[in-house]
Amino acid sequence: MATTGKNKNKNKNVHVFESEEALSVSLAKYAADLSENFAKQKGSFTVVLTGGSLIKSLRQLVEAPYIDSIDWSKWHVFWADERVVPKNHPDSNYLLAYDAFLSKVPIPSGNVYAINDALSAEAAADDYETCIKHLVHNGIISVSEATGFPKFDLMLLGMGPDGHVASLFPGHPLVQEKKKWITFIKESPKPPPERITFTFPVINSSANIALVVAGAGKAHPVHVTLGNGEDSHVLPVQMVLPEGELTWLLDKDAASKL
Ligand SMILES: O=C1O[C@H](COP(=O)(O)O)[C@@H](O)[C@H](O)[C@H]1O
Repeated sequence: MATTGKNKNKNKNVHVFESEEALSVSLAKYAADLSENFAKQKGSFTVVLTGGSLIKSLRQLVEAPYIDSIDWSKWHVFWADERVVPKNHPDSNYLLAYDAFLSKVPIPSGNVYAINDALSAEAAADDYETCIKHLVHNGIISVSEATGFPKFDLMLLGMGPDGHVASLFPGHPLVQEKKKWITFIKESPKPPPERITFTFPVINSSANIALVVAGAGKAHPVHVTLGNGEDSHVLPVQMVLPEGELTWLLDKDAASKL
């Protein structure tokens, strides 16, 4: 049974589950409900993934009833961050998602927007931004009336034990980027060093963000963001403040300091 609550700002929901398995079940229902609503409303559903442990938590989406009930043809899949490595490299966020999720569902291959792994970090970021601009122009991706940045229907974000989201790390100047949609980092504190990442203006223009966090190793940044914990940095996860709904899905270990 989940503990549920509205937290501080009115668009923020916090759900705490007894186990990561229960979190995974709830995440599947949450994503399936949004998929149905957006597919009805606008004929497409734009979903942004990250890498890391989030992908394992998507496992219930590829099981009954969701595998059969979701209209996967409406899904368009993006990455909030990607490591600049070949798509078949074990560090690739694309490969992780492909093996555990994308290879198991009938999303049209043309609707899966991986980065161009033949380019440098800088060129791959520009290329991905151009790809997203094209899809905004075609009406697949909405635009925020408030910010003019792309407005994804659902962004599924993991969080590192240091409070990083996507490839936006504590104390790094990229967290302050205000103009670019996509940027790059060549000295990521977490390997591999070269990555591309969505910027906060894009992340925070989302219609829905789920922060999916499990494990005691993540209790500190959760405490800082949702409780009264402190850190020497403003953590990137604290800067996730979308114009739409923010939903935290936590297991009880991640929530243990709240
Ligand atoms: O390096 C990354 O780390 C974060 C968090 O990963 P986790 O394994 O601690 O859940 C992930 O969200 C990001 O996409 C990835 O590139």
